[in-house]
Amino acid sequence: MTTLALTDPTLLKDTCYVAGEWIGGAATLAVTNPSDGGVIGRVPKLGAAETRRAIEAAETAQKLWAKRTAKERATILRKWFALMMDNQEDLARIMTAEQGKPLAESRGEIAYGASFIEFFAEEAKRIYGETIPSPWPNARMIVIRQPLGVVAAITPWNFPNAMITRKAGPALAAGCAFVCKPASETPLSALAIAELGERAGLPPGVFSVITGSSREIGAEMTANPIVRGLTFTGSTEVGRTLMAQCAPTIKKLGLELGGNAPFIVFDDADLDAAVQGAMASKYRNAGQTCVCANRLLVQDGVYEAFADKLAAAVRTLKVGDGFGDGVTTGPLINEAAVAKVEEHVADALAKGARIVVGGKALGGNFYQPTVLAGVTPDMAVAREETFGPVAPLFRFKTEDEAIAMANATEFGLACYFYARDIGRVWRVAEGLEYGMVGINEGIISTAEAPFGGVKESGIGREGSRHGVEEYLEMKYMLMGGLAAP
Ligand SMILES: NC(=O)C1=CN([C@@H]2O[C@H](COP(=O)(O)OP(=O)(O)OC[C@H]3O[C@@H](n4cnc5c(N)ncnc54)[C@H](OP(=O)(O)O)[C@@H]3O)[C@@H](O)[C@H]2O)C=CC1
Ligand SMILES: O=C(O)CCCC(=O)O
Repeated sequence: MTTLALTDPTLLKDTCYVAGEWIGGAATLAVTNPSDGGVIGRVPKLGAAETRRAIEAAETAQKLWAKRTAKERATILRKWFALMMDNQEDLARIMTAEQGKPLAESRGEIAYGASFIEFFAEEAKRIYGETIPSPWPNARMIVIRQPLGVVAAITPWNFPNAMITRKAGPALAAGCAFVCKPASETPLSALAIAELGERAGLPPGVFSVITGSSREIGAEMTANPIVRGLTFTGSTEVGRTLMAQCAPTIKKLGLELGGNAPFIVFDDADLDAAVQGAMASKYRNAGQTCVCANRLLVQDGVYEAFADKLAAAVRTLKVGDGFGDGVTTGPLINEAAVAKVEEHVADALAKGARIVVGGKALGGNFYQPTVLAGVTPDMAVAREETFGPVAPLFRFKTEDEAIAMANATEFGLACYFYARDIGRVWRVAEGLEYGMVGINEGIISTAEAPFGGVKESGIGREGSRHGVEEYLEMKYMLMGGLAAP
């Protein structure tokens, strides 16, 4: 059993928060530490009946929550934000234990996750309507925005806090109620968030967290007509299934799915800055983010120099348990993740790539930070999300070729490029078919920006003033009969 040494041990839950009550279940799921397989805790294995209960309670609670003033909702959200920051260290320790990322990254994610609650607490007060110049002299046209209603969320293990708050913040600010199923690998972070939400004063039923069978919970969330919106972050494959399951009840969908981010280095780039950006984009969370550089496209003239500099930086990374001093790269989430990385590397080597640095599994769920050179578009790393610490370097000659290579994927989430020629910067930024472009930057995410993708990377945007729109319906009102008697 891994001991967490929390300042507030009551943040470590073994029950779910459903309809304002902490409930257990007959069966449980073990939560393990990906670093050493040690059991950190157990959570209930709940299913359709408990999900229905959470949804029905949310329906009742939502109506009262929406009637509160925006300022009242904002005050509770701000308190929730403050509690997350007050408990940052404990939340970070829980996250590192169940997810594996280095403690410094976990602390960063808690601050990042909390920032969505803060941002949308402020945004709650700015959900404006509009008036429209009427084509009729005796009528006036008004649009108001009202909450969507009950929203269900299914979230992934790679950002166990922020992928919940980025959805819950705007949903609750808008006046929706929220039922969340976190990933089975990382439920403890989600339940700790629920504990703090309860302490902040979220009314019973407004925010529920339910753990257990993803198929059963997902089936109820998608089939239940009370649920008016489904928001999901995870693989494109599961997103597609959920979208189909939502079709009969025509739910509003928010989907943050897979990516295949190109990271392009042009010959006029500041190579040291490009290496710094690539390190942040590629190796954060051991390469397990949907916005990670997945393909590094490097122009012919700077290919060798960039490869050498990147390899030198990669050699400074320290792999180990996320609680270890100076560790920069934790374990991958599970054995299947390691197997996928091994397959991608083996496929690339078999087709002619070479290892510049790394390239080996280290036992357990650990994999060496790796750079591959001589990578070509026929290799699996070109088409699929590796979701691990492997940087494959492709070579290109012209700007048009780089744009074509970058766009040759069904995904369109994030992309990055390094260049200094201002004309090139505009041509390339406009030519890339992606929802987000990092120009001379490797990290682009923040609560103030609209996060989301095009093509098979998803639907909708999270964060920014646009994020709250996902949880609102427009109501057009025509007020007639204004002629003087
Ligand atoms: N866009 C992103 O941020 C992410 C992308 N991925 C990509 O997906 C790959 C696989 O990762 P994986 O963890 O399997 O991602 P999944 O898409 O399978 O899991 C994400 C969430 O969906 C849930 N889920 C899975 N199947 C269903 C279902 N049939 N109905 C309802 N909910 C479901 C999971 O629950 P449970 O954990 O209980 O199974 C989890 O909460 C990664 O290698 C990566 O390429 C993965 C995670 C995040
Ligand atoms: O991988 C994800 O699903 C989200 C990426 C984290 C972020 O930058 O917000």
